[in-house]
Amino acid sequence: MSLPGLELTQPSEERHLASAPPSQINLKAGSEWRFEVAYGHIIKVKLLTGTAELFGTELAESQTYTFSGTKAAIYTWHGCELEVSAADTGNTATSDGVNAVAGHGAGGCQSEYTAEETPMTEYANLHFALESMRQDAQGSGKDGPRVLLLGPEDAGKTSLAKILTAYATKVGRQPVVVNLDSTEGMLSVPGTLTATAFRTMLDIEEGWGSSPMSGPSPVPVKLPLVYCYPSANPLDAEGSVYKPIVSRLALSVMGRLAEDEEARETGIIVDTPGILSSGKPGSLELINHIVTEFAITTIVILGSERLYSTMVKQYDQKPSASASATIFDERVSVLKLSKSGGCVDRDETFRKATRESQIRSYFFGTTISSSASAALSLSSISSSAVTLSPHAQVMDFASLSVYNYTIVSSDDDEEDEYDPSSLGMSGSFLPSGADDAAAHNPNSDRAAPLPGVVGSFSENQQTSASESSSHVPLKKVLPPASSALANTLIAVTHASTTSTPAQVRDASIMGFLYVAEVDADKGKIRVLAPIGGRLPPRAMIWARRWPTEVVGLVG
Ligand SMILES: Nc1ncnc2c1ncn2[C@@H]1O[C@H](COP(=O)(O)OP(=O)(O)OP(=O)(O)O)[C@@H](O)[C@H]1O
Repeated sequence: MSLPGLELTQPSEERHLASAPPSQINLKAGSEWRFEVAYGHIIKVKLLTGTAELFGTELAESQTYTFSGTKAAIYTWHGCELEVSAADTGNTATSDGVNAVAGHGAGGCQSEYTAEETPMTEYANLHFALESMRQDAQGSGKDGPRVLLLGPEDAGKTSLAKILTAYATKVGRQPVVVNLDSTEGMLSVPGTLTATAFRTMLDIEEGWGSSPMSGPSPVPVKLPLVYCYPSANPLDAEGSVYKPIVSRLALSVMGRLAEDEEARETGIIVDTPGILSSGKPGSLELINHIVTEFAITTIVILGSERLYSTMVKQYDQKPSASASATIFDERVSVLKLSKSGGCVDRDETFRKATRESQIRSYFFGTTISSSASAALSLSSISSSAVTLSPHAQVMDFASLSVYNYTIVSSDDDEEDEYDPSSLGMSGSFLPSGADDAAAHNPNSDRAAPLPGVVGSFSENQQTSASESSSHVPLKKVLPPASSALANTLIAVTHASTTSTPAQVRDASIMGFLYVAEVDADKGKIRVLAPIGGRLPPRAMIWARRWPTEVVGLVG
């Protein structure tokens, strides 16, 4: 029994929020509502009147959208009225037992405000400029624009990529979106580089949307092409692992464009990690590699004058790397766009929670924490939340063909398994029988042939070329099963178990396993897999370094 008056002096915030009436937010034309919701707390947003969009994707009227662990903005071109309230979860504890941080803003947002100054007109103008390039491409047979987004961390690159993608799909285009930021997965877990052809709208709640492995969804699913890069830093080992994977991805993307007329006319949007724009040694070389491989025509810089000036000097009005650049006099243009004042610096805790949520949703289907989703009637509250049941199975570690990158990360101090000889001058990790001299070839990680001529370039040719000339820091993980495998991800590649390290590196990813438990004595590991049945015999890459441990995925 509660003492009279006690609640008045010490109000429970949760009870206060649950009973708080929904807030109404009126947005004037050209303004946006920026909000931040912590992980573990859920808000509901409904568009009452007018039109509004979240990073370019339109909200449907009267539909309730739920957000958790989100920092975003809802923009309106013509004015609108929103209703915001807290979802009554009955329990605001996250799955790892931490109390949810419900803030004092509308619906329990940690922060929320209306902003009248936004760069949305600039972003829309960029979209229209790209559209006119696409129309040119349609008429003349040249390729559509290939856009590269550069800028420091939290400059709004991914948000701009979403806006440009959403606007392009809205007018019936089919952009191929490439994510080169391994710290954040796009339709995949972190530690991957992906390319996805977008034919349909993005998902308001999920960001990019969901891929088929995430189960049924009201928003059509997208099928990403995934490559494994299990490190947060593309500059690791001087980019010698990142570059060939980017080349492989570019080769696949250019192959797709060569076959798909609509994708070719629409072009590519490439999102990059902030570290490339940091001016660190080797970063300009990586940018150059990307510009060449994807035959970039438009470089967009957000939030860095210095990088803008460097890029203008290096690329502006220079011919693009496309094979048809001379025929069509195709030149690179370098643009500077304003960084949105709404961009939020995400601290490491938030980024870690985002990564964990991406991994959790890969296996369990919903980004809303399990305790919250259990308390919610998801079907009535969230339009796209789906619960999945991954399959657990015990495997004999000795029967698996698991590889591990031996590269040194500059962010990584504990290099217990680091073998300096693996980094350059020894052929110890070469595919067996590979020419020793090839390991010393300074050009071993040069870009693959320029895109544009890749249509006829077969996968086998590419693989054998890189095989004979590259030094691949991939080492087979031999039994006994290390306890370090617990709580990490293993990527199952499409490469056979007899593949060489270069083939394993260059192979696309079939799916991921999560190692729930290691029994070193019996040599067994218990894994979660998104699908049931026997795992096909394929080479695997152990994501030991990135996205590091995900403790508590399985209770
Ligand atoms: N106008 C805005 N209002 C509110 N939040 C925003 C706005 N634009 C971007 N954000 C948020 O700011 C954060 C950083 O933006 P974004 O992810 O687009 O940056 P980025 O440059 O891709 O960062 P990184 O390179 O570190 O991945 C994200 O959480 C994003 O949702």
